[in-house]
Amino acid sequence: MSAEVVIDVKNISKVYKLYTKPSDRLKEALHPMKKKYHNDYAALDNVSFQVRKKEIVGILGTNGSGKSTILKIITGLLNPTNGTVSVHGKISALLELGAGFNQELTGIENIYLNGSMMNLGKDEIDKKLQQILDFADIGDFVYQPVKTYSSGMFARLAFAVAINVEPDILIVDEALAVGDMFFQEKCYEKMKEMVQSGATILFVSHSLSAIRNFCNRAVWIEKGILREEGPADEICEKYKYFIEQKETKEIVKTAVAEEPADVPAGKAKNKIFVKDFQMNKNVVVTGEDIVFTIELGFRESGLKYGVGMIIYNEKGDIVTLFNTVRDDMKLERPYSVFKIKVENNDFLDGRYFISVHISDDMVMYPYDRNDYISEFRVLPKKNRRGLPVAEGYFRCKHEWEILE
Ligand SMILES: Nc1ncnc2c1ncn2[C@@H]1O[C@H](COP(=O)(O)OP(=O)(O)OP(=O)(O)O)[C@@H](O)[C@H]1O
Repeated sequence: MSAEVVIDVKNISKVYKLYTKPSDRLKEALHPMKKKYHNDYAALDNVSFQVRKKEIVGILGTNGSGKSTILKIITGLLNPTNGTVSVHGKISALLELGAGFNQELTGIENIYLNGSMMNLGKDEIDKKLQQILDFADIGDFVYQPVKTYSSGMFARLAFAVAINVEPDILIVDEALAVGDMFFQEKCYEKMKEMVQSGATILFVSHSLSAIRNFCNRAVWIEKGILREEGPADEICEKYKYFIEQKETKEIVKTAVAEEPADVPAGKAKNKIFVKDFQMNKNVVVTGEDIVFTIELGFRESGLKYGVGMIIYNEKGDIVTLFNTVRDDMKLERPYSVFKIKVENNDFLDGRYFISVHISDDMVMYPYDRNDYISEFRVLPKKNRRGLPVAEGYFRCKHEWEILE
C-alpha cells in the first residue's frame, strides 16, 4: 500500500498583477469605473501534485518557473490565487537565506527565536542547542550578530536549526548551494537519516546531479505549468534534453516550407503540402503514449492521396512507418489534421528522426516530401531493480507462462 500523502497540492494558481508604473496601482484603486491598469501574470497555472511520507521530492525548472512560489504557498508564506494545499505534519523550511532570522541578534539568540517559531519551548531548545552548534560548526561566531555572517555561515546555522527541530516535512530551497562541499555532504547525510526515521523532504535545486542522486521523485515546473513528474532520474533526463535543445537551438523546425524544393519536375506543384508537424512530447519513456499530429494544406480538392510517416534510428535505418495507403484508408477529399496515436510505445532508448511524405493513392509520386522534419528521444523504462525492461531493436510485448 502506498504511504500516506503528506503534501497535497491541488490546482494551485498564483496570479500577480503587474503594473508598468507604481502610480498605476493607485490610479486603479481610485478609478470610479474600476478601470484595469495592470496585466495579469500567472506565476503558477493549475499545478497539482502529491508528496508521500518518506519521499524525497526534487522540484526543478528553469529560472522564474515558479519553484520558490510553490514552496512559499506550501509553507503558508504566500496565498494562492486559486487551489488548495493540504499539509499533514510539522514543516521546517529553509527558503530565502536569512528569512526568519533577525539580523541584529546573535546566532544563539536566533536559534531560540527560530525554535520558538517552530513551537519549541525554551527547555526543548536548551536540550538541542549543543546538537545545533555542533552541526553548524561556526565556532565563536554564534555569539556575534548574524549581520556579520558570510552567506556560508548563515546557511550553516539556518540548516542546523531547520533539521534539529525534528520536522515531519523539511523544505529546502537552494539553501545548500551556498555552503561548501564538505558541509553539503554532511547535510545530505543528515537528511537521509531524517527520511529513514520518517521525515519527508521537498527540495528545490538547479543541480541536476543533486536531484538525480538524492531524490526518489521529481516534479518539473516550467513557466508556471507542471510539465512532468515521475522518477527523479527519468525527469532529470527529460529536463536535461529540454535544456540542451533550448540552449543549442537544435530543435528541428516544425513549420514546413510551403514550397518544398524537391517535388519532381512535371508533377503538380504542391497541390497538397504539410503545413505543420507536432508531437505531444519530444522526450518519452518506453510505454508512454505518443501522439504525432500532421497538418495539411491543399491547393486543389478532389485528389486521392496518402499520408505517410517514417521513423528512422540514428544510423538512418527505418525503424517503422505509418501510411494511410498501407492501412487501407481512402482519402478522397481534403482533411486538414491527421493524428497518429501510438499507445504504450515499444521504442527503446535512443534518438529517432521523422520524415513525412504525402503521396498519391498508389504511393507512386510525392505531393510533398519532408525529410527529417522532427525528432524525439526515448528513455528506457526501468524495472524495479533499475534495469531497462528490454534491449535490442524494440520492446516485444509478451507474457510468461510457467508450468510445473
Ligand atoms: N511579488 C511578485 N510580483 C510579481 N511577480 C512575481 C513576484 N514574485 C515572483 N514573481 C514572478 O513569478 C515567477 C516565478 O518566480 P519564482 O521565484 O517562484 O521562480 P523560481 O522558479 O523559483 O525561479 P529561480 O529558479 O530563478 O529561483 C517569476 O517570473 C517572478 O518574476
